[in-house]
Amino acid sequence: MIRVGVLGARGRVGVEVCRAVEAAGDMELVAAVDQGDDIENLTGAEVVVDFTHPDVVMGNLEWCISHGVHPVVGTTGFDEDRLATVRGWLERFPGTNCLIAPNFGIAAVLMMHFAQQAARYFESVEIVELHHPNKADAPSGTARRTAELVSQARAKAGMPGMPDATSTSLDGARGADVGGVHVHAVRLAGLIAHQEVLLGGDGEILTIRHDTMNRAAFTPGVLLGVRRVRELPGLTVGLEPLLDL
Ligand SMILES: NC(=O)C1=CN([C@@H]2O[C@H](COP(=O)(O)OP(=O)(O)OC[C@H]3O[C@@H](n4cnc5c(N)ncnc54)[C@H](OP(=O)(O)O)[C@@H]3O)[C@@H](O)[C@H]2O)C=CC1
Ligand SMILES: O=C(O)C1=N[C@H](C(=O)O)C[C@H](O)C1
Repeated sequence: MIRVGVLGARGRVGVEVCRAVEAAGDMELVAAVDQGDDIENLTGAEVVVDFTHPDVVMGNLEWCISHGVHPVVGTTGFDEDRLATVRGWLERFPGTNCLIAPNFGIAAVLMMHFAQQAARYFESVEIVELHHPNKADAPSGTARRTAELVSQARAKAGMPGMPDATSTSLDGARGADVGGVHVHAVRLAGLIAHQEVLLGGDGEILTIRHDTMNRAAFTPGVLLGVRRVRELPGLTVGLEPLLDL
């Protein structure tokens, strides 16, 4: 049995993660911790799943890693500086591993992978992410990661910048620039989590769309991470290697 703790246990995703861990035959939910609870309650967990908030996740990770607990992290807000800090902590506590994935939905991971594969065949790529209005960060972690993968694929293929003759615009009209890829964030009541990657070329448009229909959709990927994190040395970013992508 894998002893699992959950941080953000009363949150939208945390509730689903607790339910999935309790239903898994090879896991035991040893601590469900939320805002105001004592993080020391996680003592005794082998793996801790974090779905909290970008403002608190780094403190949670420092606690987990320094206590020899392997974190599986869904919380967003990671940039290269934050990842470097986590790598530094892991070097100080060898034998402790960490998995950070901007999206644990299997279809979402495939969407990112397909976008990365397609990127070099099209002149233009833009990303539109659409989420519920209670989301803390914009653009989404998934959109940022998709843009980075697209940008890397285009650079590797030696592609030039994308055509864009805009010389005057209202602030924000062209979205955020992530590695040269424009990312647009919609916040709308009724939505959960959705993304379109628009790839445009000569007389053709390819749209890759992903829709999250409920938050239980994240749990198969989270359970996979919990089962595998102890054997993945150091820091792993993204679920792709666990899916052989
Ligand atoms: N990687 C993935 O697949 C996915 C990632 N996410 C990301 O996960 C994060 C959480 O999303 P979501 O569940 O919608 O958010 P919620 O706000 O619904 O849940 C977060 C929970 O964490 C609690 N919390 C805040 N601070 C702490 C703390 N220091 N220790 C323990 N618990 C704390 C919050 O309490 P309170 O409300 O009182 O502050 C809340 O109950 C976001 O960053 C989101 O982008 C979401 C979906 C999928
Ligand atoms: O906050 C959310 O809801 C989600 N957050 C993640 C992200 O920022 O990409 C994953 C998914 O989009 C849902």
